[in-house]
Amino acid sequence: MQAANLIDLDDVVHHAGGKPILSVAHLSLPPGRHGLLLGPSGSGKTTLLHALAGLLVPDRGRLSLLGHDLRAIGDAGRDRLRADHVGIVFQQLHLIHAVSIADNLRLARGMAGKAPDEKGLKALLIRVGLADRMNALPADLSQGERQRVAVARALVNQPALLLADEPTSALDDATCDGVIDLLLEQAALSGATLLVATHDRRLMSRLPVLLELAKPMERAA
Ligand SMILES: Nc1ncnc2c1ncn2[C@@H]1O[C@H](COP(=O)(O)OP(=O)(O)OP(=O)(O)O)[C@@H](O)[C@H]1O
Repeated sequence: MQAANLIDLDDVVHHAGGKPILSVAHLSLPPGRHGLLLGPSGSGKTTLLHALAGLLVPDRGRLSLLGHDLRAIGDAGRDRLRADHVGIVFQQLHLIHAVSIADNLRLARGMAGKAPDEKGLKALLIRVGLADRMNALPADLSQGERQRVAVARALVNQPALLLADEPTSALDDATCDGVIDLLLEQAALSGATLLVATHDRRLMSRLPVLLELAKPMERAA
């Protein structure tokens, strides 16, 4: 039997402020095949990542994650699926600045209802090169180090799907390569499939599956 796609979308449309902000006819990602969600600014990439993570329900269409219909399973089902199977590196990182980087990871585990795992947490921080900074506050780290914390935090619950929103667009070529190397390496070590949303076309050669989004108005024209 063929494995279900990790992600499947059909005829998904979402509106905000009275206008369409996301329109996808069809899009899918098989498990284990890293994807690049490419689209111009304003094409709905962040909106789509949020929908895949179950953080919003689009107005119309079918979205499935790991064979689960995200609309049908309700709020509690989406929260459970996200906690168990999705890690997100947000564009603005959204670290909790009042607590240490280790506590940022501990909180992500606790909020997913998972038992503490100090050994796993230490191993993750070693993997991203921050074991010696685990008691530092996010404000004491460089932006690149904070991004490493955000990647570690996204992986702390061993997700099947790792989402990253615009992780490279403001970076020079060498730093951009380093960030994608980090995401690919950490996704591989965690057994996660990576989906990067970006308008940064430099990433086209780095991820095997290309998923393209057009601006909803352009698609309709
Ligand atoms: N709550 C909202 N109310 C009104 N408009 C919104 C809302 N959320 C998003 N939008 C608009 O919807 C469009 C798509 O937003 P989104 O952030 O998903 O795009 P994006 O492709 O990720 O853009 P970028 O590459 O600039 O981050 C944008 O024009 C944005 O201004």
